[in-house]
Amino acid sequence: MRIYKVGGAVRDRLLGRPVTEVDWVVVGSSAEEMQAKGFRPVGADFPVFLHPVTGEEYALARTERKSGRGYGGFTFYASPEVTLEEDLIRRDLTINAMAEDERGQLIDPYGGQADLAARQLRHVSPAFAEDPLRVLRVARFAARYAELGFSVAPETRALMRQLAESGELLALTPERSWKEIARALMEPRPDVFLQVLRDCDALKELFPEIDRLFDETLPFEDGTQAGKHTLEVLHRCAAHAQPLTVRWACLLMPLGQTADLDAPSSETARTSPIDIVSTRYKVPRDCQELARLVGEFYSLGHQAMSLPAQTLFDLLQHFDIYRRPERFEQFVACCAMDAQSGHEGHAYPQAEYLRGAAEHVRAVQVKPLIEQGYKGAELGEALKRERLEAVRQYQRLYQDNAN
Ligand SMILES: Nc1ccn([C@@H]2O[C@H](COP(=O)(O)OP(=O)(O)OP(=O)(O)O)[C@@H](O)[C@H]2O)c(=O)n1
Repeated sequence: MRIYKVGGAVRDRLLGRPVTEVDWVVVGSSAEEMQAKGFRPVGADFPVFLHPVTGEEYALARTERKSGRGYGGFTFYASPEVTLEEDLIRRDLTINAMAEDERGQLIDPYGGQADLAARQLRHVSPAFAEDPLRVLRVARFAARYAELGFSVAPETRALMRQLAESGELLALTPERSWKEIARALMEPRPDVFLQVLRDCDALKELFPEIDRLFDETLPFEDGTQAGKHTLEVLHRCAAHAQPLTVRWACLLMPLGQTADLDAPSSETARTSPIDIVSTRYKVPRDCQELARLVGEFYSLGHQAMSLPAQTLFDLLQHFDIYRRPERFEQFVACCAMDAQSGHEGHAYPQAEYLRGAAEHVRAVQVKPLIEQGYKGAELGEALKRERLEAVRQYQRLYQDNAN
């Protein structure tokens, strides 16, 4: 058997970037031989094994045939006769289809090095179409390497468009799509991810709600276009190292509709476009929750300084700032990312104001109320009154400082 280093590790070493994960391909071996050598199989019908010591992935060289729609529709053909070149040709991009042998010798049958130099994300062969997830992968690589000058090759964009138009993106499992989306949002240029998807008409398949924003104008005096603004907000999120929850909420923010703070719960929110998108990709709870709250309340965040005490208090209560301080902080971050995008250098005093209000309200102690004899529901009511009073006091202090 012969073992080669493949994929991202080879690409990133040539790019001079840190290598975090190494994948290997094994030629001339079989599942039986791998197991006899102590490698652990990853899945029942998947020719991938984990190294007994390093835990790195070793895949038998394989060719792939498509037998149906979606990921479940793959069959793999792995056999000792499959050559390295046959394995590499079915990979997504030329820059990912290079291998390195034990002596560090590069094997590059499909022009990966030339495309690294030309800064091109180019598919290797028509086998690209075997896995529609690659449309998202290419957009993700574009988001990662945009700052190095990479772009999608025109013929690859055309193939991505064909895949988007075929409707196959909708057959991907939510889990696979979300994994790519989440990784792409965490890249240095998440805005490029969206832009690449839009350029090949995949955005309207994956996120029709976001795609429509590119036809809408925001109610800003300068006629800012909603889609373009969203791209700027995402770029800013990356520049400010915001977490995934914030980036996801910022992406969906323009789909929000201001909610009524008096409403008993977010009943209506469940059918809002924000929730529909979060549900489509089965996004983790913290992302879904923040996106919903941000969509409902960001306009109140922008108006923080002119909110009546009761409204500001209700907002803090709604966010449960006592038990979920980080979630409120992320809400404030979303508001700031939104307001400052396209207005470079503008201050956003609302952020400090909201943080200060939350801190002031959190400082209200329950102990003195208990000492005064309050208990049960009455204690709850008394605590609320004290907290509302703390908001009023905070507002007076703020006004006094401003004058
Ligand atoms: N849908 C896919 C997934 C993976 N690959 C191939 O498998 C390799 C390893 O995949 P993965 O670990 O997902 O990506 P990396 O290229 O290592 O990139 P990353 O740095 O994002 O992990 C890729 O380089 C590519 O050759 C592919 O062709 N098509």
